[in-house]
Amino acid sequence: MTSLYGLVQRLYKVNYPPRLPKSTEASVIRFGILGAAKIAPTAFIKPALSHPEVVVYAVAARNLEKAREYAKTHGIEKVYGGSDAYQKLLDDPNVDAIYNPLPNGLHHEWTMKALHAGKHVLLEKPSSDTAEDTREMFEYAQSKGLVLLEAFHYRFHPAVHRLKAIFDSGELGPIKHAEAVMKLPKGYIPDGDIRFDYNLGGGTMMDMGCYVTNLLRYIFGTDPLEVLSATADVVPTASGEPSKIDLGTTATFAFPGDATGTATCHMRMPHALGFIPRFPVMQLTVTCERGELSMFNFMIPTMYHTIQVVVREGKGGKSAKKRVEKVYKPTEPGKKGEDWWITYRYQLEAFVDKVKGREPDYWISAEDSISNIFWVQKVYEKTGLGSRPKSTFKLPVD
Ligand SMILES: NC(=O)C1=CN([C@@H]2O[C@H](COP(=O)(O)OP(=O)(O)OC[C@H]3O[C@@H](n4cnc5c(N)ncnc54)[C@H](OP(=O)(O)O)[C@@H]3O)[C@@H](O)[C@H]2O)C=CC1
Ligand SMILES: O=C1OC[C@@H](O)[C@H](O)[C@H]1O
Repeated sequence: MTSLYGLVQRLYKVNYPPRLPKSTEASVIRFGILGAAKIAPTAFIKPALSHPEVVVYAVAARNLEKAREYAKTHGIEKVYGGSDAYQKLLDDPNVDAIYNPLPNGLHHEWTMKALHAGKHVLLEKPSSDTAEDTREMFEYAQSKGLVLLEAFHYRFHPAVHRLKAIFDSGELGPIKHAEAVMKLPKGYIPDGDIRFDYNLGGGTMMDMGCYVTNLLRYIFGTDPLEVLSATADVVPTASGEPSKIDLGTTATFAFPGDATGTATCHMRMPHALGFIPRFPVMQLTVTCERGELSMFNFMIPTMYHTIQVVVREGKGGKSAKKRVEKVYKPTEPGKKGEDWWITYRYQLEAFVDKVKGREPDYWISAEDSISNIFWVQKVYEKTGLGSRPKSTFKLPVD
């Protein structure tokens, strides 16, 4: 549904999803959330309302009062608070799976602990600070027969699958250059946010940069060959010490076939003319041998998006056929989804299918997650800011 009415009803249902009756006690998956995170209501708690097999059962926060308040607001039954709250949640036998939205630098430690406790893990992006840590988590999950998924939610939406299918169909010919941009205007991310803390895996390349790197790797269908250039706009420090936190980064990768891809991210775009606030930018622009494609809003396509395709034909590609596509529901028979399903809802559907031993409509492999953080690290090396610190956590020997 592409009308204004469609837009309004999608926005309404994203915010007030139907609360579907839950399946039997025995068949629901009980989730626990590590940390009373800001992102969890949007990315997990609301999408769970319309999933009959998901119960958001418990939350743990370092401060008991905060945990209680959060649980009350979101209708969560079980609360853990205090310095050992996360571990207590993992030790709860009623918890089957964990949603881990902790700061990036804690992803490895708490995912390893959750897997150790026998829980499946839906893990926020980026998977960890280093490819080595990510590999360890996925190998451990596999050895325990548990599901682990890095929450690159946009990859589960049918509009993004259509985007990929257009490239794969060959109608535009090979990609010559792609630009993936994700930028937030200043005012969105406050001072003191986890994204400014190097030891917590901060930096914009870790945050929005991991998405645009992921998008380039996805549309090319392969990893880059190298980082050709990377520059960072760093956070000024009061002490004058060199900062390791990038406010924004632009990196150009070489891809096979003499192609290039540029990833740009920024967490504090300055106002236009110094005073006019800007809108967030989530844009993909691609030049191919026989045409161009641009996608507006690859990140939250449920709200609204466009995929504009220009196919060049004739001598010298002079005649151009232009079309705009919008895809709010899966078009392939048998694939699950509703036009109001936000990316996170599609992702949750797949996660639950995997836990239940059913074939999900779409999945992101361990190798994909490992490669993604590998290339984020490579960009940090190229900018001179260096990778975020490798986790020091080691599982106790059983
Ligand atoms: N998929 C998506 O669209 C999005 C994903 N994210 C990802 O989710 C994760 C969390 O982001 P966001 O919700 O913005 O983060 P928050 O600032 O809300 O932090 C998340 C939680 O981290 C916990 N925490 C544990 N240790 C620390 C510490 N030393 N300092 C600060 N917090 C700590 C806090 O838990 P407690 O409550 O116990 O104090 C807090 O609730 C990140 O990995 C981010 O990349 C973020 C936004 C969007
Ligand atoms: O989707 C997102 O948008 C804003 C970012 O800061 C966040 O971490 C990211 O996941």
